[in-house]
Amino acid sequence: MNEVNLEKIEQAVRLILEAIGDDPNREGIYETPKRVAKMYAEVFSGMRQDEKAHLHKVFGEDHEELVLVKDIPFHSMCEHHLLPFYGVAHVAYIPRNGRVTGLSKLARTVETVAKRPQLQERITASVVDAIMDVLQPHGAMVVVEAEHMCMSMRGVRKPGSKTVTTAVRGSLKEDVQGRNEILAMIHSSK
Ligand SMILES: Nc1nc2c(ncn2[C@@H]2O[C@H](COP(=O)(O)OP(=O)(O)OP(=O)(O)O)[C@@H](O)[C@H]2O)c(=O)[nH]1
Ligand SMILES: [Zn+2]
Repeated sequence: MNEVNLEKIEQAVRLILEAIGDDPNREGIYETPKRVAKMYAEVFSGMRQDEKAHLHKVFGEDHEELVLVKDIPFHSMCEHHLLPFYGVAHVAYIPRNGRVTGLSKLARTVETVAKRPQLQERITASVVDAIMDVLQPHGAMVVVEAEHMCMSMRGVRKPGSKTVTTAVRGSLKEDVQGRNEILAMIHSSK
């Protein structure tokens, strides 16, 4: 996968600063293009990672019941406006054949997918599909709740509005009760 081109980002940011009528050589913002390039390399680091790679670490644990890691905080960048959206992801799966992964690996999968120009729907689907692909569980469900800065600070200006997306695969698709249990656990305060 390609390395991020810091120099190109710096040139682009200098052009943006000029275009909005600021002076890129002014003392306060002289180093801003460099800072933004470094920041983009960090917030888009998922471009150079494979989300599935985290999940290959499995333990031969005979647990064919629900595993839920909830309230995983994440930040991402909306691909339409390059503004942040952020919130929490909840990741649930029902392991099969001893394919139980490390809990942190579920959070790492969210992290990798979020650190790309994104849509909330695509984050949700990519995480659940990575789990289905690598762990081959009975079923999996991902719920993402986020606030989009492009809806808060500009445009429609609705700060505080939350978008909730879900993606369900495998046995949970037909299992309404199972899905409701997961949702109840996600939203319980304990
Ligand atoms: N489905 C989806 N839409 C998103 C996401 N992030 C931002 N958007 C939306 O992308 C849309 C882009 O709409 P456009 O009409 O092309 O752009 P715009 O003129 O800037 O739209 P406004 O935000 O309505 O001002 C907006 O409705 C945003 O709310 C996301 O994660 N998922
Ligand atoms: Zn947006």
